[in-house]
Amino acid sequence: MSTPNSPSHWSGVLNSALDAVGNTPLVRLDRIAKNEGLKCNLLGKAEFFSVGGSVKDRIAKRMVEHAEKTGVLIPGQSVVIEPTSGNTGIGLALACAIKGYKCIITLPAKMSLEKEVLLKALGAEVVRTPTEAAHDAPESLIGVAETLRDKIPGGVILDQYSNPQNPLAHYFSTYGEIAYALETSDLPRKDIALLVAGAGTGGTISGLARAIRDAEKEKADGHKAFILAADPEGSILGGGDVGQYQVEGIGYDFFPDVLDRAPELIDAWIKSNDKEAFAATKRLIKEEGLCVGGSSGTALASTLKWLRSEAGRKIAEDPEANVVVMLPDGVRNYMSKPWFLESEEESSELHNTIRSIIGRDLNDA
Ligand SMILES: C=C(NCc1c(COP(=O)(O)O)cnc(C)c1O)C(=O)O
Repeated sequence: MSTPNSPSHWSGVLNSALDAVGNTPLVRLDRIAKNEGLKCNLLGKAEFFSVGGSVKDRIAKRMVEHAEKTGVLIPGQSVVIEPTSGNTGIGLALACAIKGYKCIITLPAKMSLEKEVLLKALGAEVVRTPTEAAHDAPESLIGVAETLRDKIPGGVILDQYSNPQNPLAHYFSTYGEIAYALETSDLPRKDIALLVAGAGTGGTISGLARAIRDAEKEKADGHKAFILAADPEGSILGGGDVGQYQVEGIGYDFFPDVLDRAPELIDAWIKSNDKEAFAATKRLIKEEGLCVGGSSGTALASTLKWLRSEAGRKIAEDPEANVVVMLPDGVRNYMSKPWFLESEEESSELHNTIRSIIGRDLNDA
């Protein structure tokens, strides 16, 4: 059973950047809650505070350290190869840079330039693959990674899609931090009423769901958290047909092995489209000062949809209900993306005042 983690005391000297994985803040989203007329405590787990910038640092560190312990990774010989939408790759490349492994990442074309540039800065080789390729096609991110593993001496795929260390990272580290934060808070209740997480490999939501259910069994007070998975339109994980979408990191055209679909874990799936996701992302930035990425918007959009529904009303109107939303990465992964650069908003009154004072457009320096 996972236990509440004590906080990581970063005031001390860390042995390496790997000691700065996870230990992210759980932040009240009071402005959005107020603007939505919610009475519940809306809380965001801001994973971009982790050293590599995302929730996936946790599984990268755990998969590498487990592979070393079990002899799968051999220092000086092994080459880490991983298919990824970028963040797991960044976590792995960071671990490989520190531990001295070569690293090769296969990355679908739709993923941001920022992720590619950072991967290369961390020393990884990056192979782009066609976004629309089916997961089991030889030219897909998985197919190309497998071909490279078979042909490169020492090639190892740690395989986030089936590696049990993926959900276990969340069972032990992510859940423990959330439980500790709630336990030591001044919130009236210390348990989770609603947990929301987007699903890519499904490791985050599966690991958290299993830890929550085990904690509920142990406490045996009858309380049961509602666990909601957020899924983009175009992904089959939450039902529906395969389609293209811009949000990165979540949704697939297959069911990864680590996505635990045991009936007692995930209570519902809510789908959101790109427009809803990116609008919610910009709200988290502008209303809460949390510089999060697009899949955080999918998670928030799905959360608000559910809280507005009949099924979510009881929690939405309960001032003692804690709603925890996983915010997986940061907007610095996406600064050049059109969805982030575009602004549909009219210039503000202040903008126009400034313009009239200086007598030119603000950018015309
Ligand atoms: C699968 C990968 N990312 C998962 C991810 C997720 C989903 O996390 P999972 O634990 O894989 O379900 C959500 N948001 C972002 C921005 C992500 O990068 C990857 O980086 O290869």
